[in-house]
Amino acid sequence: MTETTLNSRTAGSADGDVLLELENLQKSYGENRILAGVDFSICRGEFVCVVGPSGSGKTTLLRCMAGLLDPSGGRTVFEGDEVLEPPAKLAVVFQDYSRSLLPWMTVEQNIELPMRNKFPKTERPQRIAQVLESVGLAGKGGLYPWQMSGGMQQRAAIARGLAYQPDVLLMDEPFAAVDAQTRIDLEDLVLKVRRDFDTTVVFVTHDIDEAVYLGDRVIVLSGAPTTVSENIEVPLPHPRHQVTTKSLPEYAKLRSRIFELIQNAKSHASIR
Ligand SMILES: Nc1ncnc2c1ncn2[C@@H]1O[C@H](COP(=O)(O)OP(=O)(O)OP(=O)(O)O)[C@@H](O)[C@H]1O
Repeated sequence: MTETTLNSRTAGSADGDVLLELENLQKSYGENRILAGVDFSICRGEFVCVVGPSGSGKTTLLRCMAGLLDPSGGRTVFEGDEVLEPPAKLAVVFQDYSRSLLPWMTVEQNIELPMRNKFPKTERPQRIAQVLESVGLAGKGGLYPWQMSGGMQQRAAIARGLAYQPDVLLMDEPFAAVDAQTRIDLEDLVLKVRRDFDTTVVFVTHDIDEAVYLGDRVIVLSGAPTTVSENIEVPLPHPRHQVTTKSLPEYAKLRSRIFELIQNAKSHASIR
């Protein structure tokens, strides 16, 4: 274990309030065993990135955590309760923004939809304006999704996730479908939003740079059948900056370590 790593069972639980805990989480599709027993915990306020080789089951893991998919074994515990269906205080932002917003509703209406059961009608406009402002879409709430760029639609999807004040935001490769410049803007946006709303974030990505830049911690998955390969603390200072943070020697060290782990996982997967 290097100085930047912690045991996967204890990282995130040493000095904080555990919000989400995966206990020996397993998932198979028929005979195809994808998750072979994944264990980790996430503390309130943390920003945790999950990386792993393609096909290691990152999306599967996130869907099990969100209660959108039943695990084959083990469990996820969220705020003390086993996740058996999508919890009300958990929001998910998916990669495919074009399908996550309802095209016949304006951005404001899309954002209001999940708020209906939680906030009285009179409180909603102020809250919607606040989240739109935070994601850089102030004044754009009257637009329909199809009138906006991909980056704007993903901002709207993030705003919708935030609007009903979830305790945790799960994001599944949310920037994979946007161009490189928009992706950089959205990475900084998500760090800002996390500061503005003090939200716990679990962020799945295949991009090592993105994981190190965003995360307080990076969980590296092995290849399928998947377990946690390493749980790596990211002690880089905040606020992060696309140029200065990425120029730090510690950034390069973390990046190389994760790259090496993923290469190892890929080579083991290919000879299995
Ligand atoms: N509904 C399903 N039915 C059967 N197999 C599935 C299903 N969903 C995913 N799989 C398989 O499970 C494995 C893991 O898929 P998953 O999408 O979770 O991995 P991933 O790490 O997110 O992949 P990528 O990085 O390529 O997006 C893949 O081999 C995939 O084909």
